[in-house]
Amino acid sequence: MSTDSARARSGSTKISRRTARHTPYPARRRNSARSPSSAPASAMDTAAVQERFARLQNGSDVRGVALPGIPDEPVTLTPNAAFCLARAFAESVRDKQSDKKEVLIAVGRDPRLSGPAVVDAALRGINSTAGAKAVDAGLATTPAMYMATQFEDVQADGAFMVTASHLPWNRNGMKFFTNAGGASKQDIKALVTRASEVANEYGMDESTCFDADTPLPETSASAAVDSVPLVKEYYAKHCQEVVRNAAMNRYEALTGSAKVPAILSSSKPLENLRIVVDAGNGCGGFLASEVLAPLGADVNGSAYLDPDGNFPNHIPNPEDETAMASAVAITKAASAHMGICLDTDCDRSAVVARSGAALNRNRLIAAMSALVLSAHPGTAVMTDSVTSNGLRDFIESLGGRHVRYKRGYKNVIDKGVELGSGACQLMMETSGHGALAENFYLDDGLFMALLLVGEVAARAAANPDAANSADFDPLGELVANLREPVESVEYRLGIQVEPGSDFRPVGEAALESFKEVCADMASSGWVLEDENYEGYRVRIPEGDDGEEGWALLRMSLHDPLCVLNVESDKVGGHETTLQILKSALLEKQVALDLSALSS
Ligand SMILES: O=P(O)(O)OC[C@H]1O[C@H](O)[C@H](O)[C@@H](O)[C@@H]1O
Repeated sequence: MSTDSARARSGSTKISRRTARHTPYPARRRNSARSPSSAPASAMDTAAVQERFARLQNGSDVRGVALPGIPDEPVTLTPNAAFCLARAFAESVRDKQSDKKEVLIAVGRDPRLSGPAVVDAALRGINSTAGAKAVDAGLATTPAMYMATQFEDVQADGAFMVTASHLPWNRNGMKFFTNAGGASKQDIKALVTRASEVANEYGMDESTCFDADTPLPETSASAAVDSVPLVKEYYAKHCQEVVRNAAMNRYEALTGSAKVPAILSSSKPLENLRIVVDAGNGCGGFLASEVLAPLGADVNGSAYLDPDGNFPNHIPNPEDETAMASAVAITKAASAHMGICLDTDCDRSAVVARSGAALNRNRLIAAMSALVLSAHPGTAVMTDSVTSNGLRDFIESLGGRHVRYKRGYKNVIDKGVELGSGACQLMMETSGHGALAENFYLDDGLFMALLLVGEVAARAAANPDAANSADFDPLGELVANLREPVESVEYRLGIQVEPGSDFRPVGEAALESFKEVCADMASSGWVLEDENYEGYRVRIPEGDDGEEGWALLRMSLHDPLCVLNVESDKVGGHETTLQILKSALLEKQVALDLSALSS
């Protein structure tokens, strides 16, 4: 399961130069009136521009509306804003690499319709930066953009992916990387602040910078843009290598034999396996055609492999029921050994077992825990806060330590890194985000899917006769001992505040009321968990045979609402919990919209 090959591969570079405009859209009129020497904007304008850039920050990345067309959703991520953000990023990379004459910044995108225009502006923003040069990676994936900083053939000093993940077609965003990893919240804060200064230096005010039709600044930078076939030439081969190594390592772990069968060391280690991919018309279609098929897998029956920014079939999102149902359906229809479901930019994934069981959420964490704990006995597994009790038991039964932290994939990864020197080898969210220490701690759902492909190949090689039978279900076997809740529900409850006022203190007060309700229920056996990193989680006894449910109330990371998760070991158990919570919270007059909790 090594990724050293990524660093080791070298040779003649495949970066090629083109001078055509990046975007097939009509040529944009240049604004020759503006340049960095234009008169700076007034203090009021500066503050307004600063505020608009600050609003583009979404935790550790940038997100906004990039296309008009949805009522009340004006464009906020304009080409000029993208120009300023890209330039700010290029400057920050350059300033950290003062020994270099020129830093290289790679830019990739997902297929959404605004992508070409945002990328065009971003490439120009980079090329307008003294000491920085842009390279266009075209359609890519988020993990591949990080790998652009690792591949010797590319050697990007920084990279970003223009994507809004699973969000609707009118949104777009940017996820930033250096070879040290993904940007942090603090990095993005500094970036949006610097972008507003760039706008000021170019004499842009709010009405020009955030107007989608205002032309980009005229710069002295050359319009020529280099391009690199990042995914096709480098990343796909890297992914093949990951599968190959995973299959060999797992074969050794499963059989105790270092002598791997010929098929695993051949050029087609996936020969005889049927593996289908549902890419939802996002960026992940290459996995079927450029990774799995060349390794010998039969990928017939895969669906929605062609990138299409209208996402005409379903949202590419393993958390979405329709997307998951689609992946299950194609897996069953093809009678495939496994199915893979990817989000738009491939940093989240889920898989489907041979039986048609969806391995997402807790099941995906369990499957990955089984692999990682086999290679790293005793390691900690860091997860978000909404994991099931059964998952903790599963991880502990394999000798691991489960740390239930909080939502937000970056929070989960950073906490795992914080445990220090490899103490935590796996960091995963139930959303399908996940990082492994061995993969640069990179948030990389596709990497997890590749390891699971390796698992299927290893088990098939270990038992070739069984592999032909319909009962051969290697991924199902991995999670066979996971105890699942009988019921699992999530409610998103709006925080009731006057428009424009701060919802946070009101949300915090609701959490405290929830804590009180749980304490009041102590006589019925409710026990608040000792460690709560966000909100409060309570254990709820449900029967004489040790059945136990739980409830968690926490604030949403992004929205003005509180999220209530309830799981139960009994049919109807969640309904009982909900009714107790609803009447107690109403009595305490919490400012939450509880109407969704009605039975
Ligand atoms: O707090 P919520 O509203 O449920 O959102 C939480 C989610 O927000 C984003 O989508 C992040 O990418 C996820 O990592 C996180 O889990």
